Amino acid sequence: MRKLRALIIEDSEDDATLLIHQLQRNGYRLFAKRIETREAMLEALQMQHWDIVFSDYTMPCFNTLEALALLHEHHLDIPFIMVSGTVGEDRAVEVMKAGAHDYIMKDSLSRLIPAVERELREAESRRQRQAADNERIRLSSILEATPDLVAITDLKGRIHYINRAGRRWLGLDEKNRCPMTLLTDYQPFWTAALMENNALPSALAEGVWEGEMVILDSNGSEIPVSQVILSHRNQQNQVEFLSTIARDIRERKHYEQALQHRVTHDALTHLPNRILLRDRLSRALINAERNQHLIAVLFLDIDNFKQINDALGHLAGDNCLRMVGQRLAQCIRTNDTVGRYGGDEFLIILGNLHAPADVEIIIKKIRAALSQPFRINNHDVFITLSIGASLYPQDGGDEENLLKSSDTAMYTAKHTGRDQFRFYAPKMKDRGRELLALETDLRRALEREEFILHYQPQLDLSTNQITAVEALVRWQHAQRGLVSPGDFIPLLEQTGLIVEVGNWILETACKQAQAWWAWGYPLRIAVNCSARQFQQHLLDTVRQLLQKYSLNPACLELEVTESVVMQDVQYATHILQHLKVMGVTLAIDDFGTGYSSLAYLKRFPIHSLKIDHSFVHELSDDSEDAAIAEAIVLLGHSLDLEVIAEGVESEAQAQFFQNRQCHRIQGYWVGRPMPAENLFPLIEARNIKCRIEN
Ligand SMILES: Nc1nc2c(ncn2[C@@H]2O[C@@H]3COP(=O)(O)O[C@H]4[C@@H](O)[C@H](n5cnc6c(=O)[nH]c(N)nc65)O[C@@H]4COP(=O)(O)O[C@H]3[C@H]2O)c(=O)[nH]1
Repeated sequence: MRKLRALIIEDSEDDATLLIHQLQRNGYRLFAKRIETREAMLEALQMQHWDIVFSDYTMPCFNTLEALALLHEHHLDIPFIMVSGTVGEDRAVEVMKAGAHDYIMKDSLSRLIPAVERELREAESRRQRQAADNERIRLSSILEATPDLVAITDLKGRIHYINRAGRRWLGLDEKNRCPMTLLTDYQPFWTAALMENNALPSALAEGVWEGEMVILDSNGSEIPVSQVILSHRNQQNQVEFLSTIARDIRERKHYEQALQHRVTHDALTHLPNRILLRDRLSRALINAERNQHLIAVLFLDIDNFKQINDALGHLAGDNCLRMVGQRLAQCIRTNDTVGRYGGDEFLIILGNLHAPADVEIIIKKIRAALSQPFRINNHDVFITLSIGASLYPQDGGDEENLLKSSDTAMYTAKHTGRDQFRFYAPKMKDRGRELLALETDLRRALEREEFILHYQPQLDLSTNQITAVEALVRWQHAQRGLVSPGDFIPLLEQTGLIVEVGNWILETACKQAQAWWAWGYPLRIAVNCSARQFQQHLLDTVRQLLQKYSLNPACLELEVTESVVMQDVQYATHILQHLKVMGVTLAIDDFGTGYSSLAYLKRFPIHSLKIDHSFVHELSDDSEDAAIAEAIVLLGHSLDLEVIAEGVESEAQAQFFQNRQCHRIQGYWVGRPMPAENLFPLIEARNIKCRIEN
């Protein structure tokens, strides 16, 4: 028994009963209500849902047309069958036009059941269609509202549907998009291979492809997208349509790139960091192997960087690293890489070299770029680098070995002095190991009291008396014997131990000077002052020592090299002026080998110039060195500076300086560096007249 809710609009109760019986006889379990007015129909419609409406054509207060109008008003699609006496063709047509589904004559109810069944069936299919339509409208409003591009294309790429976001991206409007617009026109050429070889075959074979792609917007700008492509088959199981859903991932990409940049770049200099440098090196190696090219790895370390940090502060140190990075970057080609390897170390990878000599061209460029002072915290700071280079393939076949070799070469360069460059050589490895062992011993040398001072006499050429000595440190190593300063001073510099050891030297020298003074020999004692010492509390240290040993400040001469004062001219001026006020004299050591900027001679309160022994060794009357040495003596005279010639080994050399009225000479000819006790007889013999009786 089928359930049927029937609303019967009928003024005749008998006719309604007849109708009900007819339906019940045919298997309907009926819930029926008879009404005969508009109000009753309204109430019935509000009361519940009806499966079917039967209506007589006319009643005293109501009729079929009014009933149909009422359903229409309430947007109700209920099968409506007019069951009436003869009404004439015109009226029947009118009723059908007004929305009735069928017309059955009361005296021929045999048609009733098939008509009811058909109308119920059709109503159900209309309902399903409507539900599907509603569903489609809902889905399409979602698609229209989504910010992702959604499109349906045929296999040729022609767009059959594209949502609002898609239209906006591609600059299409409803009219010009279909049917000839091709979605493939909005893909950059370089994604074609991925689309043809990967995305489409997968979507066709497996029904779906998911991945990252790029779409061109209406301006031709690339939008990176996360894309899904679905294939849709027809009833013959052939793919007929493809749908595409593309999500704009620009923001994600931007974050990914920022993250990637942060992981691979140094936050301070924005140069590639160690991770990226290694990656670039491994790529360069692959390239070099393929193309049979040379590669050079340059390891660069800032000389005395700690001093800049200590003297000017960490922010200034950071600034300095940034500026060095910028200048280095200007020295290389775009295909090469410069990065910060850590601390004050930089790395340069040079690819595609034809010969090792190419490296030296870059080194020249780097030196030229660093020759101008760096303006840091209102100070002009001169910066030099120790550079080591390794070459592929000879110095290492992989990243690890090339880096190690360039590091070893840099280490060797650093130990040779400031501003040095070295290519890697296999024997450097042994030297490196030796230096490491030396460094370990050096750290214990001070507490084991292994340092001693030797003194080398300086002869005053006008009086022919020894008036000064230079204090020169020696390291009395238990196994190695007497180690010369050339082998350990750079190590002391590099480890920072130079400050402690330098202070010990200064104190020992002051003590010795005071002892000589006490014995009646007012000798001036010259003490070498290293760059770091110069930067760290030098004034306080000197002041305290002069007080402690009640030493006449004129007995102390500090020797600094040109590079030490030129590193930070303002700071040097400040220190030198204070030392002068204290009464301590100052000598420029190794004069003629460094900057030789004459301007600073006037600016700094200097007492003497020491002609470097390299000009003294090859001295003969007509040599270039002789001309330089003579020029320095003349310069001293005209600037009212004392000139000391060092490395004087022969009488002829001594005579040369005597003839040019050089003030003092120092060298093996006068006496080698020696312990204080050995010096005593020498002074006694020469300086009889000089002795002051207490
Ligand atoms: N061939 C030759 N050489 C001569 C002659 N006369 C002196 N010399 C050597 O020349 C160097 C002069 O010292 P320097 O230029 O200050 O050069 C010094 C100085 O830069 C550094 N040094 C030595 N002692 C100290 C020190 O106490 N403190 C610091 N900071 N550096 C020191 O080590 C360098 C080398 O010192 P030394 O090996 O003692 O070498 C000394 C000395 O032994 C000569 O007639 N012929």
